[in-house]
Amino acid sequence: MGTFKIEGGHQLKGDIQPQGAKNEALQILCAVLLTKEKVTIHNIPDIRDVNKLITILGNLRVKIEKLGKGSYSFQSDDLDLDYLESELFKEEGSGLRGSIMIVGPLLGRFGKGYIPRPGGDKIGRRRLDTHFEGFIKLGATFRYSKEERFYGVEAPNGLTGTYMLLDEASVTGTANIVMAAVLANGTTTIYNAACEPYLQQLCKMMVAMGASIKGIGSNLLEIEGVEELKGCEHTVLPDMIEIGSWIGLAAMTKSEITIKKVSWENLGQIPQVFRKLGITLERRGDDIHIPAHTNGYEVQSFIDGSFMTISDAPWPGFTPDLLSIMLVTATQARGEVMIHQKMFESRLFFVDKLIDMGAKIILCDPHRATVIGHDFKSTLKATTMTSPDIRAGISLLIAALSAKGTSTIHNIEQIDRGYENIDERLQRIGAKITRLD
Ligand SMILES: CC(=O)N[C@H]1[C@@H](OP(=O)(O)OP(=O)(O)OC[C@H]2O[C@@H](n3ccc(=O)[nH]c3=O)[C@H](O)[C@@H]2O)O[C@H](CO)[C@@H](O)[C@@H]1O
Ligand SMILES: C=C(OP(=O)(O)O)C(=O)O
Repeated sequence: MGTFKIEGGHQLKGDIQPQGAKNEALQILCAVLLTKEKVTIHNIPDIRDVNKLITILGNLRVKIEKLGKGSYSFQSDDLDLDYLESELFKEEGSGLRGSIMIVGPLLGRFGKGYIPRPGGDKIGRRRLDTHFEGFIKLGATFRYSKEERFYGVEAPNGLTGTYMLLDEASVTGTANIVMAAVLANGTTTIYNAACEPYLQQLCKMMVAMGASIKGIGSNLLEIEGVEELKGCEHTVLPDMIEIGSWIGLAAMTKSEITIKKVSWENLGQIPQVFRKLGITLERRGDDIHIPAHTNGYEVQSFIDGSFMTISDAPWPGFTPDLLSIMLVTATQARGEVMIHQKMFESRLFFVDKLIDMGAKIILCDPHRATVIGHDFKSTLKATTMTSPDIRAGISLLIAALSAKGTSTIHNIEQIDRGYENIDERLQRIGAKITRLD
């Protein structure tokens, strides 16, 4: 279990370049399985989950070439599908959430796809019904072994396009179904589709490969199946969750930070939700400049004067992956805010660690926490903690950087799942953070 030692209470200063988006990269990497031709991808983040998926692709005998930092080519022209039935795959496939998305492209192209119950954050129930109901609608047969926790779908005679209304706008579920449908016979219509920038990017990539997809960016996708897809070149967007993490970090440490090349048009509600906490964000070209919040930041109220609530919703709503970061940032705001995590039922439990550090938080129930900001009149106190999931982990790290004294965070593998080389990048803007093995 890796550990960070963090000496808090220092102002940071400088520019930070966001990495490529974890959740987009996981989709895009799975899409390389859709064609026998070469696919070149740029801006792939060097993070644990992505590297695990690249290992899985390598074991499926995808030819992988590293072309430079973050750039790779992949060619899936001679796959070893027997790997899918191996013990090694059961171990590797269950190591991350994103591995579930190899099923759709394999089912679409080869008529079969298998996956062990995938890993990912333990942040509440994370069911896969939407994925498999979608495949079944496309004509696949489904089996699940409870003992082995192993899922399989097969369609030896190919898939057939159809209309489907998803039971929920699942991000990885939509990606999986679209990747199967692009190679199905006929037209597939998916209503209540998720439409995050991750999915928009995936769909644009598949269009560049020769797929026919209408409605990109909306919750109604219409896909005309094609015989086969060709190679393409694709660049992953900057990681909006990392961008949000740096905004929270800047505010909490009263630091002046510029986040470079953020792709503003793909940030959705993120800037406006941070503004609800009273944080100043300046748009400078495609950068976000956050001035030092020397006089703190004040929670805004709604037009009718009612209590500020920040909650998640499927895109274009506010992403659930930033709520833990909003919560920690609110602990130093002037005013009170309710954080309502609607999607996941175990994602707010990490607040006990912040309470230990002196934050004023009332956990109302598993989904809602009320934060009463200190307005910097009292700083958080350093402590020793363990990172329970990726976003709680980064939130605790932000808390530690703002706290008085030296904190220790264990289980930093959770943070490394999604943040590239985070210690060195933070050191470059002045953070006192050391990685201990
Ligand atoms: C690898 C990856 O891309 N992971 C992301 C993906 O996970 P993932 O694709 O696994 O998450 P889903 O979109 O399937 O659903 C997440 C949770 O939200 C609930 N739900 C979902 C849709 C909905 O309309 N209502 C609702 O309540 C689901 O029941 C589930 O508990 O999307 C999540 C939701 O944005 C993010 O937290 C994860 O970072
Ligand atoms: C929940 C997350 O990731 P995963 O779905 O991979 O567990 C996340 O990125 O915040």
